[in-house]
Amino acid sequence: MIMPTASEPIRHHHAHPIDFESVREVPDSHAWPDLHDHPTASAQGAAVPVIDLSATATNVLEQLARACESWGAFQVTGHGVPTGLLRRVEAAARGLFALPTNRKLEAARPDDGVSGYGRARISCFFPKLMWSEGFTIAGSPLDHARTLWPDDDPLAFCDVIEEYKEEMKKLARKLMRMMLVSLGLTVAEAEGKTGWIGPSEEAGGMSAVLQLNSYPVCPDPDRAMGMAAHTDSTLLTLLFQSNTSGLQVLQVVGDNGRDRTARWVTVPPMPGALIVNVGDLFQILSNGRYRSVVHRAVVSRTSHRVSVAYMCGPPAASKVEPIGKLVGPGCGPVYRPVTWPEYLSVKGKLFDKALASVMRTEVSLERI
Ligand SMILES: C=C1C[C@]23C[C@@]1(O)CC[C@H]2[C@@]12CCC[C@@](C)(C(=O)O1)[C@H]2[C@@H]3C(=O)O
Ligand SMILES: O=C(O)CCC(=O)C(=O)O
Ligand SMILES: [Fe+2]
Repeated sequence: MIMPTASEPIRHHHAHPIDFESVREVPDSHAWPDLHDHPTASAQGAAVPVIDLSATATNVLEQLARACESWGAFQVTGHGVPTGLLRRVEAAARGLFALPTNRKLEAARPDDGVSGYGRARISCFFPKLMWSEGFTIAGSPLDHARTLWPDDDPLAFCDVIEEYKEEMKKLARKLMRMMLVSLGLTVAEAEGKTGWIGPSEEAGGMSAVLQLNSYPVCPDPDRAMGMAAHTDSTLLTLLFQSNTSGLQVLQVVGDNGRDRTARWVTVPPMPGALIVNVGDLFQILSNGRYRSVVHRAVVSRTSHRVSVAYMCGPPAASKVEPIGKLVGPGCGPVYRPVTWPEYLSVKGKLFDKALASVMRTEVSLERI
């Protein structure tokens, strides 16, 4: 794997994105030498679990616990989000990325901002550029939409984004509750402990950022990287990858100290399913019991893939810390309290060392 150089973020000199549509080969700026750092699992191997949330009679909570403990990711069906809305949000994302580059650059994310068009934030930790474009929406999409579609009705885009965010919010609250209960909390404890997912949203509810990703077709997918390996700095991420494969999660096979081996496992697209990733903040909340999943996206020679990630976190002012009931007598709280903005700032400096840096004591790095 190309190792990020956490201490010195790289300033890429290519201010303008390459024209992915017209290039016939992968330029040196985008050629990754080591895409095959770990083997890719065969189709017959173990797969990321699929959990039907509507199957209330079955042991959904046990399935969730197993999926979170052994993978940090799972697919959900029976989630109640209408298929038509998934289609519409995909079309909205495709419409946005199909705009001319100069129009998209007018909506570029400012250096000090969160929202807008550009390459993934983590780009600066890697010497090579990724084969993707992103659009980040924090708060209302209206200003972006007015810039992107000055001659058309911006509300067409905004309506679908707002509707999608509402549905995702409901689902994220439900999943948060179920995952906390799967860790041994009562429903009342799950709702009360943090105050973010209770029946009323008095404590501010959860906050979220919507990330649209576009992975154009690539003439040499074995040398290009769609989205480099990372964990999400969220509590949970709900990802829609439509019907195009690309997402891979890192499965750690042997976890006995130095013999740790890992492989990339492709998450196959399933019609109507959503993928749930455990994020870094859930790892903190659960005192390390559910660990955030390392994942990446690879690209294809034939399909232009888009994905939509609902990146869900606590309200900005809330401290996230290990839940008391999950802190055993033999093991104190592993992490110190952090707010989401504090953690994002640490992640922006230390990338894959961020979780280690918010540990309370010098616990062995093997634990994270
Ligand atoms: C809330 C956030 C998570 C994120 C950084 C951000 O401030 C806004 C963009 C998010 C995103 C989306 C694509 C992948 C990712 C790693 C990135 O580069 O930007 C995530 C960030 C994250 O989870 O750390
Ligand atoms: O496109 C994908 O499948 C992954 C995207 C992702 O990891 C992200 O947006 O954080
Ligand atoms: Fe991610």
